[in-house]
Amino acid sequence: MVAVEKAAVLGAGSWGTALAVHLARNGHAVSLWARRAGLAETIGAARENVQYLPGVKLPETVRVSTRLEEVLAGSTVVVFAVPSHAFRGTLAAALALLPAEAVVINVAKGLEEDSLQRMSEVYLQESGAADLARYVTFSGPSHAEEVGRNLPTAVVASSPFASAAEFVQELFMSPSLRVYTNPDTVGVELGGALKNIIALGTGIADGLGFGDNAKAALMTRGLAEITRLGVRLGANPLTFGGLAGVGDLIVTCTSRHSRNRRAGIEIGRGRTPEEAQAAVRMVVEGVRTTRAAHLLSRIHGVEMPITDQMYRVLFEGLSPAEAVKHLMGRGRTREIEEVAGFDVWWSRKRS
Ligand SMILES: NC(=O)c1ccc[n+]([C@@H]2O[C@H](COP(=O)([O-])OP(=O)(O)OC[C@H]3O[C@@H](n4cnc5c(N)ncnc54)[C@H](O)[C@@H]3O)[C@@H](O)[C@H]2O)c1
Ligand SMILES: O=P(O)(O)OC[C@H](O)CO
Repeated sequence: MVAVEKAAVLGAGSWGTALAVHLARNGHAVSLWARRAGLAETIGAARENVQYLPGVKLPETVRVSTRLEEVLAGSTVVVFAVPSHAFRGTLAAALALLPAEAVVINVAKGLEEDSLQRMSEVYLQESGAADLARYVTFSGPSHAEEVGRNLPTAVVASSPFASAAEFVQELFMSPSLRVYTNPDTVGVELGGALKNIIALGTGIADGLGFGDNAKAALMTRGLAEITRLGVRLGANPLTFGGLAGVGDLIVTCTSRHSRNRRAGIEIGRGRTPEEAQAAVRMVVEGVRTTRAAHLLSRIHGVEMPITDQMYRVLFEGLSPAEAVKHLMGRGRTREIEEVAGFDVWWSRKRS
């Protein structure tokens, strides 16, 4: 096990709480930062985050605080577990307090709505760091509700710097949590962010009363458009066949725990996107990411039909039934040659 004096986890939602518990079970002292005093007090008193992760007790070695300076003091590992729209602000507040040797681990899955940046790009811009030597993306199919209960899970620690990814692999590995490394941070970040758009879509399909065929079609064609944009932005297409790609897509599109899927179900049943997000009562990352991905697809000339329709449903008032008509009524096309730049590879091979 790696020696870590103290780990900090910023964000006491469901994932931050589950990861704080997991690190404590792995033998580390953990400080968990909650933004709201009321939440910190109730977690501290009950030794359980009843609002975000009911049924999971916090080990004694997890301390909860709203004081960032206290949480970060002496922490050589800092896990950012706030939603992606809050990462820049939380990082800015933390930067002056971060010990120089601290490794930053980000678990947020989203694209920044205004800048269209991935989280590692936000980190580089905000911190002024020259590279990602001290930054690791942690992603993959991992619902907090299951990690909190020690149910078997496999995830990815990603950094172009092998030593950073391996450090985080070692830190989190346990008999119930298996961690793989992957140097393709662009692909890992995009897989984690873009699957949420498709989960909203499969939720809508469920809410409309469609069956497994529709879900499989959305997931498969969703993966095709995620891969297309990913490759255009520099990702390795193989990453999308891994845990941070198809793995996370499967879990998010099928799980009862999925917030994005649950929001989609509500929209499919006739609620507005705002009502659906309020009903879920936890962060629904896919909404902001749909706007960002839609714009990215336009900027880079990448065809993303499901993302387009999700954008129209979420931001232009299109009904889910109309969106389905548009998707099913698209012109005829081929399957294989659309995928991921393989058409380029294939035509070179043939010539
Ligand atoms: N929940 C999961 O199973 C899971 C798994 C993997 C990754 N993630 C990712 O982890 C991130 C956090 O998700 P979550 O499920 O824990 O969310 P959540 O809704 O359970 O909790 C979010 C937490 O962030 C806090 N928060 C909201 N806005 C904030 C702000 N502006 N500044 C600081 N704190 C703020 C909230 O008060 C809450 O404590 C997301 O990016 C999500 O995609 C979640
Ligand atoms: O499934 P969601 O929408 O709750 O997202 C949580 C995680 O990204 C699952 O890996």
